[in-house]
Amino acid sequence: MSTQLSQLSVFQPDLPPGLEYLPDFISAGEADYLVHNIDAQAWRSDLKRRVQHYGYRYDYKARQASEEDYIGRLPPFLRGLAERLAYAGNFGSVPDQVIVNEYMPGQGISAHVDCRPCFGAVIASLSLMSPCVMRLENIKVSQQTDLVLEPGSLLILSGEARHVWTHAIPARKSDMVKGEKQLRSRRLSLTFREMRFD
Ligand SMILES: O=C(O)CCC(=O)C(=O)O
Ligand SMILES: [Fe+2]
Repeated sequence: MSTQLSQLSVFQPDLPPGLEYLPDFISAGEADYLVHNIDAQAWRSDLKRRVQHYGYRYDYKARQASEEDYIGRLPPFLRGLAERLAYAGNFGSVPDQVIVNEYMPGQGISAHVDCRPCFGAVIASLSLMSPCVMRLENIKVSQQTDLVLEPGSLLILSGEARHVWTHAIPARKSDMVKGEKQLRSRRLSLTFREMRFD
């Protein structure tokens, strides 16, 4: 992919600086291929949260990374996408860690900033299957905003959006989107990051 990602991003004035939202980053065919491969790796899933780790094992509440958490190269179905993200100019190198989160209706992820010492300057999450609302909140001043994450979209967090804002997915069964109630269904997200061990 040669297009600069920033040329494709949607402008929404209340979004944090450093956030880019790219709808339709992948095609429906690519999305099906990813879901199929993720489902084939169900044995990896942590039974309670249904999280899959690739590259390095990592818990989103941990505060440091260890090289001992290495669990092998990214599998081919993720490597191509990781390379595409790197070549599109958003990462310093090819991301070497991916977490797949599964959310059934009613499930979410609490507000957090991805571990600063563990990961590099850029975080990218691809959304699959169900749309949902992400809540972003500034930790320095009282400011928050909601962003609808549509299937096939890519969210890139860097700068302030990465470091000064938390992100969360409220645990609920539906979202209000443009004044309309939208029921959630199963959602998968793939979060790409570069590990840091300093
Ligand atoms: O599911 C998402 O879109 C976000 C996941 C996330 O924030 C994380 O794994 O750190
Ligand atoms: Fe996160």
